[in-house]
Amino acid sequence: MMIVLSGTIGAGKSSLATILSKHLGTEAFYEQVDDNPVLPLFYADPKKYAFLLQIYFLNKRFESIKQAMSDDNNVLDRSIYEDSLFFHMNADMGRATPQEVKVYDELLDNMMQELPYAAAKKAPDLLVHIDISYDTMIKRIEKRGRDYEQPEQDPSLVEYYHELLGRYDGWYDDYDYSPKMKIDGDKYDFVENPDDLKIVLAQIDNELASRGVVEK
Ligand SMILES: Nc1ncnc2c1ncn2[C@@H]1O[C@H](COP(=O)(O)OP(=O)(O)O)[C@@H](O)[C@H]1O
Ligand SMILES: Nc1nc2c(ncn2[C@H]2C[C@H](O)[C@@H](COP(=O)(O)O)O2)c(=O)[nH]1
Repeated sequence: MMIVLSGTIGAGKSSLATILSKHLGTEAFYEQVDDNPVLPLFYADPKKYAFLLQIYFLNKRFESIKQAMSDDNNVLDRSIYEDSLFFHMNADMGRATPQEVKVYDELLDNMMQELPYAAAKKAPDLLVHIDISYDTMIKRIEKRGRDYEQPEQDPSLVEYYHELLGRYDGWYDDYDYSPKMKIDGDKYDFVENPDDLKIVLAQIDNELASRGVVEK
């Protein structure tokens, strides 16, 4: 069983991936952020590093999917399907040239055709999207405390985060690679509140059961 999580920065993907993998007895695969050498460079100079960062992320995501596919029961804390959302948003904000967009789109298309589960005619069993409001997003970014992500240090991030969050609704609606469900990340504090956690896990269990998804 392969479950992928999605959601904006600070939505709770890594936290839920940890909890969910323990609950399901599967392995969690995380987006390695803190050892990402390009991410701080991007936040310091988005125009210069948007394309390099996206190629870095795409490569790392592809690597983690191949690792995840080596064992069939796992949870990925971000889907590769969001890669394009981030890059096209940065391109629309003038941080990538039309040539870079063309090269990126062609590379992504080739890689998506080679995804192990695409080759095995197998998409993720379920996408779990964590929905949060802008205020919650900022609170979580502050709570997690990565300095380069803080709007206080870079006010241009207010517009960036609003734009990013705004694109996720359409992204989720258009997502059709697998069954999908939403978790209300504002309503349920599945990190600090055990009762909320029980509700969220029951929602996911019910969705998996309703689709006949069982651990292989
Ligand atoms: N549902 C939640 N309720 C309260 N705090 C949360 C929730 N989800 C995540 N957090 C906290 O918000 C921060 C970001 O969570 P994280 O799992 O790293 O998000 P993401 O992986 O989506 O960026 C962490 O400090 C985490 O403890
Ligand atoms: N430009 C891009 N930035 C990305 C991408 N994926 C993640 N990120 C950034 C956003 C955060 O600063 C950090 C970690 O993301 P979380 O959602 O785990 O908080 O990395 C991307 O594809 N492009």
